[in-house]
Parts: sequence; C-alpha cells; structure tokens
Amino acid sequence: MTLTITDMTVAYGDRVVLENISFTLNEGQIIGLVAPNGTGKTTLFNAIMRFIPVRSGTIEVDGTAYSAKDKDVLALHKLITFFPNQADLHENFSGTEHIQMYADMWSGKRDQVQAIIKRLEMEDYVDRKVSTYSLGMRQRLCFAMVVAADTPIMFMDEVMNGLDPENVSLVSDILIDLRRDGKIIMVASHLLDNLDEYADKVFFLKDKQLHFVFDHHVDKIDYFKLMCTQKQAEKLEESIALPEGTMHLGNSMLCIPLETLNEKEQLALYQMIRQMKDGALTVGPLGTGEYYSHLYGLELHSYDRGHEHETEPV
Ligand SMILES: Nc1ncnc2c1ncn2[C@@H]1O[C@H](COP(=O)(O)OP(=O)(O)OP(=O)(O)O)[C@@H](O)[C@H]1O
Repeated sequence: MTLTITDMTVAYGDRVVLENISFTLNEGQIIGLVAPNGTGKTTLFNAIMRFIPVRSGTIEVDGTAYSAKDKDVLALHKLITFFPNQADLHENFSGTEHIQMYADMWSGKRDQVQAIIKRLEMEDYVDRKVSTYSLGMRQRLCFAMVVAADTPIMFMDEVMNGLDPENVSLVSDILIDLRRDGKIIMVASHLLDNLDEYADKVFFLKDKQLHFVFDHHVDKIDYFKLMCTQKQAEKLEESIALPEGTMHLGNSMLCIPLETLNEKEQLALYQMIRQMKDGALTVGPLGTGEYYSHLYGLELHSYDRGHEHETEPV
C-alpha cells in the first residue's frame, strides 16, 4: 500500500499554513512529523483526512485519488484512523467499550480487544468509567482504540503526550510491531530522541513546506558532538580550523563533521577538545534533536548557565 500526497496547499481563510506539500509513504514505514508548535502538523493530518478543506492537491492511496466527496471521504476513513482526541472520549463509558467500538467500526475484530488490553497493560483499569482515568490512562486508551481499528494507515498525533517513560517505551514497542504488520504510521511528536528509536524517516515542516526529510536508513556521517558554550566554541575556532559544515546548535552543542578530516586531523582536533574543561564529547551521526536545533535555530538557554569559563583556556 502507498499513500501519496501531491502539491497539497491548506489555508484557514487567507492564511496559508501548508503550501505544495508532496510525499509518498510506503507500507511498513513509520514517519516522524516534527515542527514547533503551531506550524501545521495537525493541519496536515486533518487535511489528508479531509476534516478541513484543501485548497489544492491530491490524496491517493494505491494510486486511487480520494476527493472531498462524501463517498470518497467514507472510503478514505476506512483506510486511515486518526488518533482520537482525549476530549472526544465518553466519560460514562469504560475503556473496554471504547476499544470495542473502534474494533466494531473498523476492523470488526472484537476477539483481539482483550489481547490489546493485555499488551497495553490496561487490565487493572480498563473496565472502569473513563471519568476515573488519569491523563496517561486516557492516552493509552486512545492508542488502544487505534490499534483495535487496525487500519492500514494510522495517524498518531501527539501519541506520547502525558505518558510516563515506561509507557512511552511500551507504545514505542507496539508501533514497531505495527510496522512489522505492514502499517503506514505517521507520528507527530515533540519527543525527538524517542523518534530516533523507531522512525524510518522524519519530516520537518518549516515555512509552510516539507522543509527537510531525515532518513534514518541513509548512510549517516559521524560528527564530534561537543557540549560547550558559544565562547568556548569561538575559542576553539580561533585555535584550529574547523571543517565546513560545523554547526553550533542551540548555543550548546558544537557539531563537527569528521567526513573531510583525515586521521591526523581528527586526532589533532580531539586533543584540542580534550583540553577544554566540561566539554562533554560524543561521536556519532546527528539525530532528530540535533537536526531540529539546526533547522529551527533552537536556543537551549540552560546550558550557558553555570558553564561560563571566561578565564579558562580552551
Ligand atoms: N481551525 C483553525 N482556524 C484557523 N487557524 C487555525 C485553525 N487550526 C489551526 N490553525 C492555525 O494553523 C497553524 C497550524 O496549527 P496546527 O494545529 O496545525 O499546528 P501544530 O504543528 O499541530 O501545533 P502543535 O505542536 O501546537 O500541536 C497555527 O498557526 C494555528 O493557529
């Protein structure tokens, strides 16, 4: 199965939020969707679901176009489930009833409901009314509902919201299982390190466009990643020529690509870095968090606090 979006433009009134977005997703893929608040992630999901009007562009599944006509929208909604909004849960119904409802409406596989409840470790609360649930319990219920729907395409908007680390890990494992089953899954999330654990690709939205795609499967080059202040980075740059592509991200991490440096140059650079106080160094490719800082110019204000070394030599 494939989901193809071509030249999609979406506006609220005169305000264009997404412009000429195009991509194709293949089965057995998890795509991370990343951008700062208010950029258009939910808008993209809503537009593909045709919950909101699309100014232009096409939505195709397996080469068949789905228009905004009722008949097409109904057919599209059989293929795609959208992560439910917690506010849409029925306070007087139990979790089990919600999960059964999703199974009935989509997959028809009621016999899988108990297995899903067990897998998500919800047995101890799922038969109580939703009105008694905490934020994280509601979130796990919403996730269970999408799993029960079992559609080939799943849009997980902010799926990890309100989950503790153990449940983030549990949900991540189930996403990986769903990918193994051939699902196409889009996950909008602000947990960037978490996306690195399972996303095949990460889409970054910026300036209304699909600005950058980070493909986890493409060969990635190694970097020296050095935690340091702006001043320390400047001093290092004065002492040694840093290669093209060096980035100081978020005012706290200097990323130096090693690709163009020979062994001797890498060693010289390493020795220079070792002389820096507090400069925690790691080596490896960039992750989603680092690309995020680079693309959005994220300022990590906290690192500078308490790490000033005006008089320290680099
Ligand atoms: N119904 C609406 N009417 C008018 N503008 C809207 C509407 N919904 C969203 N917007 C605007 O569209 C832009 C994108 O919003 P959207 O909710 O898609 O962002 P997001 O990337 O999902 O944000 P977040 O990370 O906060 O969930 C925002 O500027 C928002 O104000």
